[in-house]
Amino acid sequence: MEFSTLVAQEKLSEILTLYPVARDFFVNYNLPDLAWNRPFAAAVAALPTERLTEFGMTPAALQTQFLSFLESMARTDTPPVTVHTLTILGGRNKSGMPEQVELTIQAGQTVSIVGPTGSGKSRLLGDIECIAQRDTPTGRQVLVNGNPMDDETRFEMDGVLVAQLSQNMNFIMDLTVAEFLAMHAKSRFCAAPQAVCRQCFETANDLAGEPFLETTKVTQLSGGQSRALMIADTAFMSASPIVLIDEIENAGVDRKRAIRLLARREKIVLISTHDPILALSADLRIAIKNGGIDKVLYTTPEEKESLARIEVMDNALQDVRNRLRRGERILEK
Ligand SMILES: Nc1ncnc2c1ncn2[C@@H]1O[C@H](COP(=O)(O)OP(=O)(O)OP(=O)(O)O)[C@@H](O)[C@H]1O
Repeated sequence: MEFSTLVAQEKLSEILTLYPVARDFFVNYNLPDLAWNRPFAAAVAALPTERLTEFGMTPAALQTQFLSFLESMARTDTPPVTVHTLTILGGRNKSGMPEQVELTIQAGQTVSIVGPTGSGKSRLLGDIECIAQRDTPTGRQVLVNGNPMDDETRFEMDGVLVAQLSQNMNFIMDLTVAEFLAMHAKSRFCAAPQAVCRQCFETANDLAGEPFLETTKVTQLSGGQSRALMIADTAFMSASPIVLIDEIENAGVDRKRAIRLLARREKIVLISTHDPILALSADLRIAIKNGGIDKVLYTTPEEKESLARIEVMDNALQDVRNRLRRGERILEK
C-alpha cells in the first residue's frame, strides 16, 4: 500500500504497529497524546490549533511532513545501489608477485574462498568489505557494477552495501533475544517488525542445535546459538546486497540451510571456509595461495555428485558427534 493511502485510511495505531519508528515523529512534534484510534487527519483535527502553530505547522503541512518521514525511513530499508556484479581485479600476493585475475561475480551467486590457514582468505573478504581501491596490502581493486568507487561513496556505503558475519560474535549488551531483535528491527526500519522478529527467532532456533527462548539473554547464548541468531538476523533484516561470512563451520549450525537463507533476494554471498560441503555448495570457489588468488573454479555437475556422497559421510560423522555429545560410547566396527 502507498504511504499516502495508508496515512489517509488507517488508524494511527495501525501505522505505529507497522512502523514503530513513526512514534519518533510524534515525539519530535511534542504530540505524544494523539487519538491513536483515528486516522492521521482526524487525530490532528482534534488538537487545539496552538499545538501546531507552535511549530509553524498547519494540519496539511504536518501530514506532508509525516509522509516524507515514512518514505525516507522506508528508503533506508532498501540498498541505495542495486548490485548486479562485483568484480575483483588482481593485485599482488604476499611475495609481491602480480595476481593475474579479473573475476566478476553475478548477483545471486555464492562464492566460497578456500586455502591453507593464513593464506589470505579473510584478507580477501576484508578487501571486499572496504571495496578496496588498490589501497590495502594486496593492492586489489573491487568494482561494483563494473565501476570503481571514490572515497566519498565508499564512506557513504559503509555498512550499507556489505553485511559481515565474523568468526566471533561477542554481544556486549545484556538484552534478551526478543529485545535484541526488536532493537535491530527498529534501527533497520523493518516493515511489520513483530513478524520479522518472530521469523528470525524461529529460524535461528531451527538452525541452532540446542533451542533457546526469546527471554534468553544474548550474553548467555552459546557460540552456535549466537551465530544462528546473527545468520537469521542478516537473512531477514539486512538489506545489504553483499554478505561476507568468515568460517561458519565452527558454529554448529545447519550450514547449507544458512547459506540458502543468506543467498535469498539475489544477494552475493562470499564464504571463507575449510569445509568441503560449504565449498562445493557454492557456485564457484576461489583458491587462495600465499596471499593471492591462485585459481577460480566453477562447481561442475560431477562435483555436485561428489557433494552428495560427501554429505553422506558428513552425516555419518555428525551422527558420531551427536552420540559423543549424548555421552555414548563410540564402537565402530
Ligand atoms: N596479498 C597479500 N599481501 C600482503 N599480506 C597479505 C596478503 N594476503 C594476506 N595477507 C596477510 O596475511 C595474514 C593472514 O591472512 P588471513 O588472516 O587473511 O588468512 P586466512 O586464510 O583467513 O587464515 P585462517 O584460515 O587461519 O583464518 C594477514 O595478516 C593478511 O593481512
